[in-house]
This record gives sequence, C-alpha cells and structure tokens, in this order.
Amino acid sequence: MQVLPVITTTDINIESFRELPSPEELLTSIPKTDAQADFVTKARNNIHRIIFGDDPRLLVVVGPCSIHDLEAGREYARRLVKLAEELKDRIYIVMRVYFEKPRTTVGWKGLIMDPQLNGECDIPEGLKIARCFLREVIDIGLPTATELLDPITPQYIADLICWTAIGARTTESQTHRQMASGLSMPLGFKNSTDGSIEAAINAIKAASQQQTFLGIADNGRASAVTTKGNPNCHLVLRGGKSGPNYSADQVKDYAKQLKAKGLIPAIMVDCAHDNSGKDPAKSPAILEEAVQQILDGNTAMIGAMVESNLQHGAQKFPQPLEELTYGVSITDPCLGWEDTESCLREAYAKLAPRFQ
Ligand SMILES: O=C[C@H](O)[C@H](O)COP(=O)(O)O
Ligand SMILES: C=C(OP(=O)(O)O)C(=O)O
Repeated sequence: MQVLPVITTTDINIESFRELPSPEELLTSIPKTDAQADFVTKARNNIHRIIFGDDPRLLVVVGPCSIHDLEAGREYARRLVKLAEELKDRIYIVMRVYFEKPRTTVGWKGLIMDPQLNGECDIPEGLKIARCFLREVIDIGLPTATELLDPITPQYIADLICWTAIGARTTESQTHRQMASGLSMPLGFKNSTDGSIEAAINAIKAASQQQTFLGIADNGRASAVTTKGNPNCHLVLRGGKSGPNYSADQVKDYAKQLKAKGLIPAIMVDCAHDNSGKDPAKSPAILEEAVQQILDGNTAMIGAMVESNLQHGAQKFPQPLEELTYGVSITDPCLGWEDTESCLREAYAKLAPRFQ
C-alpha cells in the first residue's frame, strides 16, 4: 500500500501556543476582597446614575494613555485620589488604567500583551500584573477605567473595572459589541477613526440586546456565551479624520440621533485623540467647552476623558528601558499633572451654577 505524505494544512503560520491559567485560577490566586467588590459595585452605580441623568456630576475619565511603569502609575493614582476627593461634589473622577492598546499598524500593545516591554509578550504575567494593579488602584480609592480590546481579557480582570471603553478601531466589530453586551460595567463606544458616529450608535443598540457568541468560561473552556444585554452603554466623541466633533451643534445633533433610535442620549467628550489632534495642550479648552455645554443646558453631555500623566507629552518607544524618562507616556502624548489639576479645578469652579 502506498503511504501518502502527511500534508499539513493548519498552524502553518503559528509559531507557538502558550497556555494561560483559567480565569478561575487567576481569580483564586489574586482574589478580590469584599471591600474591593463593594467599591466596584458602588462606582459602577454612580456612573450609571450619571449616564441616566440621576446624578448631576461630571464624569471624568482621566489618566495615562497606557500604564507602562507601575511605580509611576501608583504615584499618579496617589495624586489623583486627593484631587478626586477635593472635587467630588461636582466631578466624579475615574482613573484611566489602560493595559491594552489598539495600534493603527504596529507598536507596543500594552502591559497585558507585553509586560516586560521587550517583545517577549509574556501574557500570563501581564494578566497577573493587571489584576494586581487594578486592586491597588481600588485600594487607593479610585474607580478604574480601561479599554477592553481582546475578547478573552475580561474574564480575567473585568471584576475590578468600573467603566470601559470600546475603542474607535473596534466599535464596528461584532465581536466587541457582543462582548460589551455581556459586560457588567457601564461602557462607552467611541466614534470611528473617520469621525462618523453611525458605527457607535449601532454598537450601543447591538450591545444593549441579548447576544450569543464564542467566549471562554471561568474554567477556561471555550464556550457559547449568552448575554442579557448591557443597558449602560453611551457614546464617546473622540473626533476623526475631518477634525473634532464636540461642538455644541454636533453634540445636540448626535443626542437627537441617539434618542431617535430609542437610546439614552448620553455623550462623553474625549479631550484627546482627534479632538485635540493629539496635542494635549488643547485638552483643557475642550474640557471647558464640555462644561460650557452643560451650563447651556445640554443634558446629553455627561462627561469628559483626559489623557494625563505625571509629565507632559510622550517619549519614543521602543528605546532602551533604562533610558525611559519617569512619568512620561510611551503611547499618546498626555497632559502633565499640574495642567491636569488646574483644568479639573477650573471645570469644578465653572460647574458651580449647576449645583446652586
Ligand atoms: O490612544 C492610543 C492611540 O491613539 C491608539 O492606541 C493608536 O495608536 P497608534 O496610532 O500610535 O498605533
Ligand atoms: C485608543 C484610544 O482611543 P481611540 O480608540 O479613540 O483611538 C484610547 O483612548 O486609548
């Protein structure tokens, strides 16, 4: 009998597989306390109330474009919690604790994907670091915000997250809309990179519905997951190729479009990305405009996002790790700490009439 050669038709482009712990194993080895769970629940509820107009405070999601240095992240959180306490009666502050970065082409994809910043991509270690750091931020006293990019990640960290973004590059993806429909926290869909909001509006609609999709269960088994739908989704305006999209007329128009589709007219303005042309010096004026729209009676405006770090700007990456400057972003340029403090204090002062 002639023996036919074995012809391989799969894994031709795969170099290796590396097993992850199951979500259950990671959650057991890095558990959350009842106090942390209670904090997350209360923070999500506060955000829910702001989205639905039951809490007049401005929701501000502020912090580094990405966390790459845990010590700098801790120092940032320790500073931010003091400011959050000072402003808490008019502004509800949530810290950006971003571990997954979507890239336009290629680049460092965040601390979960590459925790050693050296291309080794030790994802099991990245997931551990992310969980531990989220717990630290909660213990410091700050609600946590992130972008969820890989649909397997939430099972490992979402119990410690209070608000999530689905980014401009993934809002149109069915996978991400399905994932969002099962997430437990309030969530903002960003408009597309071309500036259009249709995909984000469709995403909010899709994520509010029941969905069945392929995911993983707590024991790590690939599973068909059926969701209930996430009622706490809103729009985030981040500008686009044709420029900013946060003017009073645009916000009113988008709120009208949301209402026409039976969705909550709740809109957050991203003071970075294509709204600022990635110039963080422009972020304070965008924040001020968002506050002005609230004072002018636009009830759809619920919040703002600010990319901020200990130091202003960004540094080139990759470069030798020992040459990185402390407190400077290695992804998008950020507003420095002093300017962050002063623009949030100004927003607080300007919001006074709303609370009289
Ligand atoms: O906020 C982060 C970036 O804008 C996003 O991750 C894309 O980055 P890139 O265009 O540098 O790849
Ligand atoms: C990647 C981000 O934003 P966008 O999806 O708007 O580009 C971000 O906020 O980090």
